[in-house]
Order: sequence, then structure tokens, then C-alpha cells
Amino acid sequence: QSVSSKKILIVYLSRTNNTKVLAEIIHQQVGGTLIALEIEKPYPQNYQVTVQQVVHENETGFLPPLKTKIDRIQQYDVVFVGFPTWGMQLPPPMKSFLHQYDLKGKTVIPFNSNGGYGTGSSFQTVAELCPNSTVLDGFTTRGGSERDGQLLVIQGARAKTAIQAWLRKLKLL
Ligand SMILES: Cc1cc2nc3c(=O)[nH]c(=O)nc-3n(C[C@H](O)[C@H](O)[C@H](O)COP(=O)(O)O)c2cc1C
Repeated sequence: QSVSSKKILIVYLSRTNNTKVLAEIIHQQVGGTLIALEIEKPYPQNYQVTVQQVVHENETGFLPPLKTKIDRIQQYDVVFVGFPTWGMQLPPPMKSFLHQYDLKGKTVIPFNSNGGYGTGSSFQTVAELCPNSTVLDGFTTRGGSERDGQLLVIQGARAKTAIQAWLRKLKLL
């Protein structure tokens, strides 16, 4: 099956829109269905309170219930999953998504923005939660740092060049 005939889903989590910009560029480049992941009970506005809640969720293995419902996930061949680094891990909502939806037999491609400390264990966790998928090399770039009051810093024009190079390497462009 050629790349152009594949059905593509792009699912992303974004609190301050950095990962959203990456998702939109990927969508522009490869098409498909673009979906923002939402949970039933949104995280608080306050950054520190959110950080503490995420620490607790990670420690207890709590999987926040998703508000987002994806229609007929079986139809997709390629699933991009985008997320910020949270507490040097995969954010709990994305853990929920990968637990809830079976991506068996599909190609899974992670992408990430972070506050300057990298992807932590997040890409590894994606691979672990998709044992029967082909997980390709992810894309990561520095985004904002809400801790330091820097919210959206990723600009489309600059990120686009890097994303195109990555997609070409994966033979998706
Ligand atoms: C709860 C929380 C935890 C975070 N933990 C980390 C971290 O461990 N390492 C890091 O580099 N950035 C961390 N960040 C910063 C985000 O990864 C960074 O700002 C990212 O670009 C945000 O993406 P978004 O705008 O799509 O939400 C954290 C942000 C939040 C809200």
C-alpha cells in the first residue's frame, strides 16, 4: 500500500498549544483526521496544581477518562500521537488513549514538545503500550515553559522545515 492511500489519524494532547502547532503542520503535510484529545475532567488552570495532580496520577497509575471518542479506529493505517513531556513521562491522558484504543497492526508515530528537558520516558512508553504496532522514530522539539511563564513559543514556519525533514526520513513525504 502506498503512503498516499493510507488512512491517517493524528491525535494530540496540548495544554498551551505548542504540540497543537506541530500537529497542525503534520496535518498540512500528510492530511488525514486531526483530533485534539480531551479528558472528561480538565486539568486545573494553575500550573503547579496540575504538576502535582500529574505526579499523583503517574504514581497511582490513574488513567483519566477521555471525553474524546474516536469513531472506528480500525479504519486507520497510520496513527500519529502527539503530546508534551509531563513530569518526564507520557501525559496521563495519552496513556488513557493508548490503553483504551487498540492500535494493533498499525504504524504509530510519536511527536513531542517539551520545556527543554527532552522526551523523558514518553517515547518508550508509547512503544510499550503499542506492543503489536510498528512504532517509528518520533519527532521532538523544544516548546514553551509554562513554569517560567512562557506559553506558546513554537512558530509554524520554523517548525515546518524540521517536520518535513523528519517525515521525509520516515518516507511519509
Ligand atoms: C504538568 C506539566 C509538566 C511538565 N513537565 C515537563 C517535564 O518534565 N520536562 C519538560 O521538559 N517540560 C515539561 N513541561 C513543559 C511542557 O512539556 C512544554 O511546555 C510543552 O511545550 C507544552 O506543550 P503544549 O503547549 O502542547 O501543552 C511540563 C508542563 C506541564 C503543564
